[in-house]
Amino acid sequence: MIRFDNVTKVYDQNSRPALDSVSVEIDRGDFAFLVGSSGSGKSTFIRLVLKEDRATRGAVYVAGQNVANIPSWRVPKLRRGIGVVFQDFRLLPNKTVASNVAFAMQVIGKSRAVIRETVPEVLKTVGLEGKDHRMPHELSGGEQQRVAIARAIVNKPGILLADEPTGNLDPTTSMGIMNVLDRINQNGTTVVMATHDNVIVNHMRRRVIELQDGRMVRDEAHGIYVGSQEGQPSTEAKESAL
Ligand SMILES: Nc1ncnc2c1ncn2[C@@H]1O[C@H](COP(=O)(O)OP(=O)(O)OP(=O)(O)O)[C@@H](O)[C@H]1O
Repeated sequence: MIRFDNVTKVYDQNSRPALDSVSVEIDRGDFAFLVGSSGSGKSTFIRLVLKEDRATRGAVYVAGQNVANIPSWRVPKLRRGIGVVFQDFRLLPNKTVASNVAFAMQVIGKSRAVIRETVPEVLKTVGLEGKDHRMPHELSGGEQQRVAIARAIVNKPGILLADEPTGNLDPTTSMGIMNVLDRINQNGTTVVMATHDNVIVNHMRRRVIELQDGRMVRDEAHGIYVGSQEGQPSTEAKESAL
């Protein structure tokens, strides 16, 4: 589903590469954590999958296609197949929950009938039934992230990329978000989640791909992560919430 073939990304010739000769393959239906401390290259990895940036050397394949060969007019189609969730939710503040999700369908030309049918279904999937008419500011952080996830999956992408999706959330709320991502993965979506939250990684026991200064240093099927925890709630606080 996603393949990196000796991928190096250099932003600045005078500093070390953000990604350094990374080769990895993530299959359809996988759930992979991309871990590593700040600056290790996680967001760069995600940007290359989305073709928001180009590899300096090597090749990135998404759904069998080398993204370097996708012409710019076809990049929106590539991105339609990939849902993305960020740490800071990025909801439209003056639209209701339902409208935030519906908007993602409107922009790709889905009919009103399909939108009316699909939005409540997807809100149920993320555990937000009955909150359709709330505004983002009337929701908790965890609920806002659920809206962002609903919006990311409403067009049924094959891949869901989540960049620190629990970074702004408390431990209990984070576990709720992990349950949602797990359910989405069980429905067949490939999930790649960048995080430096070792409590979550160690609780989930899924695949762990670890980056260190841009190099891939570990790839384990049911891995753990013993990493630095800059900016994270304490391990004890998180563990007591599990
Ligand atoms: N647009 C850019 N221009 C120059 N350097 C960049 C750019 N984006 C990232 N970098 C550098 O590339 C390296 C990897 O950054 P990246 O954002 O991929 O790391 P990260 O693991 O996602 O970090 P964080 O957990 O803090 O988000 C860092 O040294 C960073 O300073």
